[in-house]
Amino acid sequence: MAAVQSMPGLPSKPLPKYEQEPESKFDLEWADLVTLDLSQFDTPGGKERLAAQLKEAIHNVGFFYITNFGLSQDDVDRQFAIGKEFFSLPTEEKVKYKGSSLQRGCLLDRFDLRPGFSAILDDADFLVADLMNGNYNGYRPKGSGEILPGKRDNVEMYNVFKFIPQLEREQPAIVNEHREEIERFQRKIAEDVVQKLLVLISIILELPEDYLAKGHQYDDVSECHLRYMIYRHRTPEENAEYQNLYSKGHSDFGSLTLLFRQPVAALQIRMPDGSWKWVKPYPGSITVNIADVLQFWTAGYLKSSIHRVVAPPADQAHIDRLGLLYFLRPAYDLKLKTLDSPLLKRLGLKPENDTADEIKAGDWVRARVKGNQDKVPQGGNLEKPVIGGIKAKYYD
Ligand SMILES: O=C(O)CCC(=O)C(=O)O
Ligand SMILES: [Fe+2]
Repeated sequence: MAAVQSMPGLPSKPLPKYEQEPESKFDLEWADLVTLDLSQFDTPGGKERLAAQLKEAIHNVGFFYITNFGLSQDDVDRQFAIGKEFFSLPTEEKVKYKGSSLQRGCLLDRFDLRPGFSAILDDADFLVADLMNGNYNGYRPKGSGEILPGKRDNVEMYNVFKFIPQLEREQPAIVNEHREEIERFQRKIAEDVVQKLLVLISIILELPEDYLAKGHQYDDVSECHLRYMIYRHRTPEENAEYQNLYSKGHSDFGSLTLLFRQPVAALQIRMPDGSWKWVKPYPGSITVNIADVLQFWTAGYLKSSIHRVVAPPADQAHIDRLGLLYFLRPAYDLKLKTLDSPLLKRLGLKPENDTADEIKAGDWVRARVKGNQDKVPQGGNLEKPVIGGIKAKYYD
């Protein structure tokens, strides 16, 4: 097999220190969001207090901040530095890391060689299918999707899936060189930070505390990933042509999205009255939002919030905006059926889509990723069929 998965013996080049951009001086219309101090989680009554605080907040809008989550700004900045190094590579180098048939052959070889993996040979297809088929593992070049008719996006992503054998893929040198650190960072989020959030949501739903955690284990095959992202800046003329949009209003596909502090103002949330508010990046915080699968599971009690990315204010308009996000998705095979929650029963909430019960969370996520490549719906009817007759909504 030609691909090298990791190079333990290789000395890592020191990473240049990443300096975060200064905040905008503009006084923007910021969304008023609640902040959960996760250091309270293990104190007596802490979980219950945080759950009560969160319950209030997510009724309003499915976005909130967390602080004291156990990763320092230095840990976070090192991840930004890794992303920056990767995006500075020439395009020819980066496109090698898109899902491809070459990779498929390579993975099949690997599975053949490993006892115990024959059972998932059939799954290998879905694990390594290309981006156009909904595989987000690896590189997504800019221009993969349309924003306005004939106008393509300016966003590059590098998605690092979990470091488990079924999801391994060929990685660029920068990831191989810092693999241990990336895995440590990823596991801290997956095995600690999001587990706490899932406990809080289970408490809100009056379910056993570990109920949601069970469907989100690091060893589960799922579409969870750490994402490095860059929005290349546009000129004022280009921004006018694109109606200032870098990413159309959308909801995220999985369970939760965690957005590490990104001082370049550009993210906006659609409020219940249809207005857009900016999300302020507070020092030491992660912005978290609820995504589609939690909306399905809670018959719409938890809202998969609509958000978009627009041109930054004038003092940040020249910056190529780097992002670092963690996308939490459920174990692939879990169904989108409404959970058996006493709270939801009491509220008499009914599923918003009858066909969701039998759809696998992984298939939903993949269908949404696929739908996000190339054409986005335009005009008055900004809806796109996803799977099982269910549509996703987009907003300008
Ligand atoms: O870059 C951001 O602030 C948000 C990105 C986002 O919404 C997404 O990738 O789904
Ligand atoms: Fe998003």
